[in-house]
Amino acid sequence: MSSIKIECVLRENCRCGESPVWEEASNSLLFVDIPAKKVCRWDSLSKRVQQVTVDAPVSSVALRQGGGYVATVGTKFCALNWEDQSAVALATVDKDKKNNRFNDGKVDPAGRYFAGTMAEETAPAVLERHQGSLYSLFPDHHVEKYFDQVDISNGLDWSLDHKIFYYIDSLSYSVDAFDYDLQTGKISNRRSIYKLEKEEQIPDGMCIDADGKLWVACYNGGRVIHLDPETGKRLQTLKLPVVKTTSCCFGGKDYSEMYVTCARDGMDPKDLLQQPEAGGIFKITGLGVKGIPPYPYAG
Ligand SMILES: O=C(O)[C@H](O)[C@@H](O)[C@H](O)[C@H](O)CO
Ligand SMILES: [Zn+2]
Repeated sequence: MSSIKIECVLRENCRCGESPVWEEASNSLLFVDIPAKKVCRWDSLSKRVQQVTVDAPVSSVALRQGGGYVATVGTKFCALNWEDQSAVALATVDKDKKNNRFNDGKVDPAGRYFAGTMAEETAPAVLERHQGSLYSLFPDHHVEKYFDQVDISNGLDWSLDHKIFYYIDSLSYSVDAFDYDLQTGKISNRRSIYKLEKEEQIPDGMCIDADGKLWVACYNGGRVIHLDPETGKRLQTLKLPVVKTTSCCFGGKDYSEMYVTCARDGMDPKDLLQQPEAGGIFKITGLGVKGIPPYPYAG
């Protein structure tokens, strides 16, 4: 039996930390703080954080094949240049929805950048419903829309054989699967593979491991749940010392560590005193399973 260790490796006080992504080339963890409009890069060797501030809420970040990054900023897919701190728009979505912004995003195995939108929240999980849509930015910078009527577009990942797309619309309290056509980027045959239990609260970010199992961060649930998408069973629950856990990814040596982001927004002063690491970055070791490297955007 491996012994699981959970530690806060960075007390960043993120208002809403999200989109953890491991960058092997720099031994770093990238993540965003959405309302703070910041993209951060934590060097796991020097323990230093660098950040780039953009001009609108930044909800996800991803690696880019030719170097640099891409990010979803406001309702724009952007190219992010770390050196000159610039974010250049590649495409804009939801032009008719002034109160919308992007939320979680991730690159598919063919290099398309998938991300969904939501109405801006007035408080965590309080928002005008059915305003969001799911999109992807193709390597040639054109955008395709998959569906609308989304409440809070959140976690996404692909099966190891690239034939299934996993997706979370948070307020459905469900982890869904679609058949996936990697050649065309088309999705079909939506079904639920797991319904959250009440105490698990709101499904948020997610990632797949090298065994093809899913890990879902549960907002307000203070946990990451480990799911078998084939049987629909929960295999394990990892409890964290913070309640607003938002997303997770694998990283570190051979992708053997898990990194978890979380939020401070929406917590009252008493909760903040009890959870001083809220908004930090957590590292979990001893899971006995590895992750897979993130796919870079191919455009
Ligand atoms: O990061 C996100 O996905 C949303 O932007 C956050 O606001 C919360 O996680 C959400 O409220 C919980 O469902
Ligand atoms: Zn999220």
